[in-house]
Amino acid sequence: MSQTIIDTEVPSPGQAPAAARVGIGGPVGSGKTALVERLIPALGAEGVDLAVITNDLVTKEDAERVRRSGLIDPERVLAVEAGACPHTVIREDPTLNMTAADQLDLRYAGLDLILIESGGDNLASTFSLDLVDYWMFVIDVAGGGDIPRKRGPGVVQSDLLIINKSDLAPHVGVDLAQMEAEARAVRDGRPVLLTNCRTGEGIDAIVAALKHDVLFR
Ligand SMILES: Nc1nc2c(ncn2[C@@H]2O[C@H](COP(=O)(O)OP(=O)(O)OP(=O)(O)O)[C@@H](O)[C@H]2O)c(=O)[nH]1
Repeated sequence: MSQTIIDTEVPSPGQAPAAARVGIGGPVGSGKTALVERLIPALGAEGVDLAVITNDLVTKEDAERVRRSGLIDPERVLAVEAGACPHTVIREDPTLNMTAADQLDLRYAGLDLILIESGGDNLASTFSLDLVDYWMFVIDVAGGGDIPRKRGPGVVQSDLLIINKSDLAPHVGVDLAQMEAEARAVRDGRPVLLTNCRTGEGIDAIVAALKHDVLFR
């Protein structure tokens, strides 16, 4: 399968100041796109000039979803089709994503932040630090309260671990406090935040972390 960027402007890397690049990874269906949809207005309200790159296997479904959301100028959303395991284009060879981010830097002077959503993957996915300055990993309670104990590289190494779908804990028999404690135990002090992307609960804390740790505001 081929790897393509949907939008085909030819960038000239290095000509524009680079916005901070933040990766969002995690298993299939954990709520990565829902998180992006929450972060766009929340970061916008803080005056953060934003663009988004989505990664899908062989479609541009997530990009179309974000473009249609009405939350952001659709031109600010680029799609990368991985055509392979999602981690390939965020870790082994992130060239397509780097090129897409360079395009956005060139198009939008004053861009502060580019969110790069990975395609749904497994607990082992990580981002290349050639691509991102900071990366978040999204797991969800419906995937099982034992996920942190499995110590996947995404859970352990990400700059920020997000445990999403906190609202579902009572429905799936997960002890949320224990899941959070076990996540903290395997992360050697790196932060863990709980979210409910259905309601927006917990999003403010992510925005605060991004402002402090990435934008230095
Ligand atoms: N109850 C509940 N549902 C959620 C929450 N966040 C996301 N969802 C739902 O979970 C499903 C998957 O969410 P997505 O945002 O599409 O997940 P994703 O990680 O982007 O999925 P892929 O891109 O396919 O890997 C959707 O039906 C969302 O509405 C949450 O906090 N609580």
